[in-house]
Amino acid sequence: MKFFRLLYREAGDSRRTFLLLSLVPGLVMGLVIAVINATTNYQQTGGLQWQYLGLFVLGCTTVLFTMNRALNMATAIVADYLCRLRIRVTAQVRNLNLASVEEIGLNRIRAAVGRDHQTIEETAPALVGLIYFVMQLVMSALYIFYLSPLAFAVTIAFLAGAVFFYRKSYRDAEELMRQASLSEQAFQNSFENILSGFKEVKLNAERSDDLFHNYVVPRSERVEELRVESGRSFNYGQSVSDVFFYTLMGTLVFAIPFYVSDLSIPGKIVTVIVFASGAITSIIRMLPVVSRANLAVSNIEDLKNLLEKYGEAAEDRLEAKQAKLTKAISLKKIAYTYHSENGDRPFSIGPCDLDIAAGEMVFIVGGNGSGKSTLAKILTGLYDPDGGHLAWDGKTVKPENIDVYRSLFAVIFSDFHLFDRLYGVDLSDEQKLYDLLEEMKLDEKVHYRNNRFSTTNLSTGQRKRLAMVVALLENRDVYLFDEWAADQDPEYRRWFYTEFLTKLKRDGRTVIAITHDDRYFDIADKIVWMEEGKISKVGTPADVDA
Ligand SMILES: Nc1ncnc2c1ncn2[C@@H]1O[C@H](COP(=O)(O)OP(=O)(O)OP(=O)(O)O)[C@@H](O)[C@H]1O
Repeated sequence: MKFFRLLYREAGDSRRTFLLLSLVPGLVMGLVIAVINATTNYQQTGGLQWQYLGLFVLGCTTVLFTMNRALNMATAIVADYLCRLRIRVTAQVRNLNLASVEEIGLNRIRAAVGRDHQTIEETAPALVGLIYFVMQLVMSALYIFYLSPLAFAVTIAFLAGAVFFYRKSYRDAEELMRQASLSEQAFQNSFENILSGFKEVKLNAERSDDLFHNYVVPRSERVEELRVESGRSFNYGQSVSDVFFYTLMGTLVFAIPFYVSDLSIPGKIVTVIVFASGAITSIIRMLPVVSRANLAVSNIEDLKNLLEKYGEAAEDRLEAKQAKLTKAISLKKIAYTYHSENGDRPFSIGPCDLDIAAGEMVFIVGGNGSGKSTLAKILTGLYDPDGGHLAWDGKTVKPENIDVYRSLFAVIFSDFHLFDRLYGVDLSDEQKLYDLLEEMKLDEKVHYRNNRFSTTNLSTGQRKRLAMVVALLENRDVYLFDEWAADQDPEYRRWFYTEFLTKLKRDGRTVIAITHDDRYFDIADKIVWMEEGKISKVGTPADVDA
């Protein structure tokens, strides 16, 4: 029903036309059967009746035409809904805070936009078919009523019994399908480990066996088990409905003739019942498909509600602007705590106080897990601090100006994403791109053709250099690098610290580098030491080991 409600809602102004077009084919087909029944009864009609032929042709043409229109409409409505859904989800995700995206989980978002999206797309024609067959059934019942109210009462009683039993198994089957969908997610996670960790899995037979035998296989088997159970439940419902149906047919053929005066009636009823049996079988086959679509709609609705809930904390996007840093960025008593799902004590940052002057070169140093990258995410406006005060040039960072604040930064995180195109970069001076590619020694490896990089299949160090090209083209006031040099060869590493960063500073940029390279600490103006989420010391290179 969820799927039907969705289609009806999304049809908007054309919902009446859609409903009419969906109902008409089944209704008319019922009439066509009545015409066939009347025509084949030559004893009463005394031969071929041309008006019946006319009605038959008219009826079939109407069915074909309206069915085709209804199918096209359903496809268009669903395609339009899915297109809007993708755009809306992407727009909502785009406006979320980084912390919200991390809490919701990328897999959940991907599933709604991928798997559930596809299920809904594929089910649109099935739903029109379902309406068609249900209407055929309704018309068959009415025709039986016309032929014999008693036969109609018997038919309704049997159908009610069949629906009662089918509904129970259908509910059980739907619940099992829902559980299968959850288990499928667990299987996908294990499968993703095999794909994403292919190298590590390939190199370690024990890991490969453990992952495969203890996770992939049992999880896949669990999905299979639940799907089979769900299928069995559907099939049980179908078998019970069939028993009702065959008993109904038997009753109509063998018992009803004793209660009707016109002996042509049982034959007519059987024709209708045989016709209706096709509709019943089709309905029963389609229900699991519609059920899967219902589940997909639920998943999407749940995600929509979640995105809306998190969206309350999201900022309205402002016009993209490029901010300037003329004085300083200042953090006062900044604090942040990660959300914990499993009840473990989450990592916390702060309270932290720090001033970064415009044009300063600041190194953030400290042990693994001390909170350097987390601080960088707060500093760049990606994480909204739970407490404290963040400002630039005396202006407090608030939801209204957070986009402007973020535009101060060009950042290369240690887990950066390399885009295949220069999205949002003004390339009026294309030569600058070629010069930078040359400077990063990538000019023979990467080209920019048809508005995209010829390749991003590069070594880790080369990928970082290409990310640097993009960051420089962004032309921001503050550059933040999270362990950029970690994957560079000694030559590039030396060049990065002694030439590149100092040149950036000379150009008036503020440079913030998260680094473990203590042999280059002396080029920094300020060093910020972090320990267990706190700034333990702020000093100069002279304070190293002091
Ligand atoms: N998305 C997250 N959700 C929950 N906890 C997180 C998340 N990201 C990081 N943490 C936790 O925050 C702590 C600090 O991580 P962070 O990446 O800031 O450290 P770091 O100093 O940059 O470490 P490294 O030098 O190893 O890169 C870690 O204990 C980590 O488990």
